[in-house]
Amino acid sequence: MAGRIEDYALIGDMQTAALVSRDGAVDWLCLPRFDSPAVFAGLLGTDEHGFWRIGPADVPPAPAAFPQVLQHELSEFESSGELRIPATAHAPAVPADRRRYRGDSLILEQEWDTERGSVRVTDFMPPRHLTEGSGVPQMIRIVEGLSGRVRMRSALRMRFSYGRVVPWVHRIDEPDGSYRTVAVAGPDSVWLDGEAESYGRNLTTYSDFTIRKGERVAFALTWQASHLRAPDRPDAEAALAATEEFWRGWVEQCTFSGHYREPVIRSLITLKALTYAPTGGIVAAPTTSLPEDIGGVRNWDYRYTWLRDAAITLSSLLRTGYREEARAWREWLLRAVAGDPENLQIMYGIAGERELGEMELDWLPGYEGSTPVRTGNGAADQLQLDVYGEVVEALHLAHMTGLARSDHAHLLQLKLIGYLEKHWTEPDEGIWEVRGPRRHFVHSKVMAWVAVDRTIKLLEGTPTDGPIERWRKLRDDIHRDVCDKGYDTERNTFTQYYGGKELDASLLLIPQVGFLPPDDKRVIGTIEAIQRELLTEDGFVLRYPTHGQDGRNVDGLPGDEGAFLACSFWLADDLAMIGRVGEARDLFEKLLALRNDVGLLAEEWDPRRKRQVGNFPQAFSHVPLIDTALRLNASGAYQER
Ligand SMILES: OC[C@H]1O[C@H](O[C@H]2O[C@H](CO)[C@@H](O)[C@H](O)[C@H]2O)[C@H](O)[C@@H](O)[C@@H]1O
Repeated sequence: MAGRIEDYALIGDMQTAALVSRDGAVDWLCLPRFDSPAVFAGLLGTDEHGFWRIGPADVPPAPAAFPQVLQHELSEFESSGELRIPATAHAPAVPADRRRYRGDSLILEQEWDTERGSVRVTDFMPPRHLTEGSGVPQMIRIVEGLSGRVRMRSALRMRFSYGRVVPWVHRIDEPDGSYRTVAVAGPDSVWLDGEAESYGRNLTTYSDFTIRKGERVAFALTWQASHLRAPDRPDAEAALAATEEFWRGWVEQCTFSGHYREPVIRSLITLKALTYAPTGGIVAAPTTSLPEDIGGVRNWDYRYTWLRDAAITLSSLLRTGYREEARAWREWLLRAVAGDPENLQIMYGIAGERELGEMELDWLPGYEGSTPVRTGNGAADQLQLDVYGEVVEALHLAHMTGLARSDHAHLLQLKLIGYLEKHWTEPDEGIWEVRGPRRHFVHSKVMAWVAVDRTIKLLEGTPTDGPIERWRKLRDDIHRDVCDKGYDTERNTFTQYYGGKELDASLLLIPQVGFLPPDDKRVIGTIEAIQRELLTEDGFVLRYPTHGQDGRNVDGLPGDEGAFLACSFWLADDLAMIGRVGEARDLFEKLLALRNDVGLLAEEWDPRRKRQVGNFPQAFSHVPLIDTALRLNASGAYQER
């Protein structure tokens, strides 16, 4: 059974990623890519849908307040004499006493103290260019005795195709007397190499062993296309050293130094982990269907590259000194968007695929009963005019921060404006990808203005042909249209869409993108209106009221959702911009406190249940965390401290 979303830590190799629970269970892993079917889908179901837990078998006595599920498993243990591991327990789900990433890396260390001693499990996925042979995905788990003698159990249940397919698991004896365990089904094979004996029972592969102080026992899981020869056995210790070195070298390139270094670096590492190294595409999150509303239907697949999310990710990476990722993403963009900008999609697969048809996996019961579990994403076919602004802004920033000029990128930018010129007056689905009717969303028009504005600046600064006078007029037309139709003079606030009364937290971006100056009374009025109407009781920000004034949900979906973390960071930004720096800092620090113990954020925060909700970890939350930290550092927020 999956834990809370914040119980998970991320490991990954920049082609896929896994979520490891605090109890030592890997409950989510898609192989070989982020968007491949999961081999461990316990996160969205039960242990029956696949997991790999390594943890102590010598469990401590259950404290009175132990969660029920753990009580159940513990009760199956004999309490006197030599412990015997019961056939029915896959592995006791005991939360680690401590966990952390090893320094500035994506190598996870979890530690347990038991009555017989202490043990550490180190989990990581070596970046593929470091793996031996053909660069196949590997997950390595090293068990290390810290004190005493601790009995351990590894329980591995592979279920291919998101928990639906039980693979054929068999043992292959090697000439040197050792053996490997391989699971095969259809196109996939997954190889287990362990330094402890393993055996199969109940369609699960177990290893029971005792670890003494100073000993290390490694396990490795390697994926290989099933028609290819067996992958090489990994050298776990060499892979650990190389992985640590990789992350150290990557973090060293960061140019940021200042307050909040730790959350900024952890966010940058997380964004890097969400980058698909072979193509430069960036996933919005490595998961699907972690609910925005626990028990509800707001469950989406985020394992794709949204132009919006990727563009803002790039902006954060560029601002902190990471040029290579920006260059790679620009190349990805040019390939993905190649052809007619009339056919631009708002999102693509990580290699630029266009077909992202939405499906429901009806055999999965969903995270805490949140169904349907979806793969694919129907938003791919939507019209979202803001995307043009975000993409052009990222290209502009790349240009301004000295990324080598790309004629192809300039040409694309001009073509995108040519498209916008014809279509900016149309209603769209907007930044929130509503599934209700299209509307004239104010944020979409503001971002159309951004696209035109940045392109005019490009034309002013570089000798490139383009109808600059016509586009200056276009820029003025859009600005006037928004101010006339998207601003409610009576309430002194911009509104969610033309003619509407609702507010929308995306309006907080108006001063940040330079549409109006921060001291404009309409900007201040909008910030104050959002504070009045869109704050949760604990002071975080909703995207918009899900229940519109006409009683219908503007997003076309049943149910509710939590506070949207990106919007809450945007409010902190705006407060800093209008001089309310102390309030900005307080809100930012409250947001930092929502991160889990290893620094990760999901998409949303449920103020009622006091827990993270939505896909995890989410680029769209970590990007504004970085941006707000940078802004607060630049705003002089620390001079008075
Ligand atoms: O709210 C309904 C929509 O929710 C998802 O979209 C959200 O995630 C995207 C990726 O981070 C983000 O770009 C967008 O702004 C968010 O609203 C989902 O992907 C959509 O299919 C769904 O309609």
